[in-house]
Amino acid sequence: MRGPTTSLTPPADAVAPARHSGAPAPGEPLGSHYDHCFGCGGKQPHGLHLEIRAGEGVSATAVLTVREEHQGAPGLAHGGVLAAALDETLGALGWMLRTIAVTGRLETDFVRPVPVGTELHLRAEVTAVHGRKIYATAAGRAGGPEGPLAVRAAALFVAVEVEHFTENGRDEEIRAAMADPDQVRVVRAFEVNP
Ligand SMILES: CCCCCCCCCC(=O)SCCNC(=O)CCNC(=O)[C@H](O)C(C)(C)COP(=O)(O)OP(=O)(O)OC[C@H]1O[C@@H](n2cnc3c(N)ncnc32)[C@H](O)[C@@H]1OP(=O)(O)O
Repeated sequence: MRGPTTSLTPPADAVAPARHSGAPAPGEPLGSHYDHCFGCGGKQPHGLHLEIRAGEGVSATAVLTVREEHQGAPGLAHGGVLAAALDETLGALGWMLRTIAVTGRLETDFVRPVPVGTELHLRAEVTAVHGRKIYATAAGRAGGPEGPLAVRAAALFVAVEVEHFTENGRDEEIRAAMADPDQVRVVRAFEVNP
């Protein structure tokens, strides 16, 4: 099967990723970076409600329970929802590196249909870092961590400054996030280096 496009292949002088010394232990929940996030926010009624956990090295895991509201074809998950779940799990890797980064490119292979009711077990890991560019892959397996491969992705994240969010986000949400008395959550909302 074909590999990722050239822009998703780390250059020869890319380096191995370094897990941040303060990263949560493998198995620990990373928590939501923002209550209203479509991927992980607990206050987002239409969201995926992913609970993402730290993995070994620079990796993370999550489980998506495919619900009726996630359908595309009758009884099957919408591909965009599956891509969003992969993106969110990949996005959480920034917390393992303590780097603020956003998705620049996400290439997704849909390997098999995913019926409503499926527990999709997601795992993402950083494979290489080159300057601001963070290369990562992810996979989603049906029914369990060793279940059949249903989706996979290769991604390029690009490290950004916090101004990426404060200058581009809508004012009312930025102000509300900044005003949160829980400073840990404020830091998480923007994935800022502590
Ligand atoms: C709060 C923490 C966030 C957690 C969110 C979790 C949710 C899951 C993650 C997401 O969904 S984030 C939301 C979706 N992504 C975005 O909205 C990003 C929108 N795009 C941008 O803001 C800019 O295009 C971006 C910051 C990605 C890059 O712009 P820059 O001007 O900062 O970078 P630049 O163009 O100088 O490129 C830097 C390097 O990255 C490379 N690059 C940038 N975009 C690329 C791309 N799309 N594909 C391949 N390579 C890319 C570029 O070639 C270059 O490589 P070299 O250093 O080798 O020259």
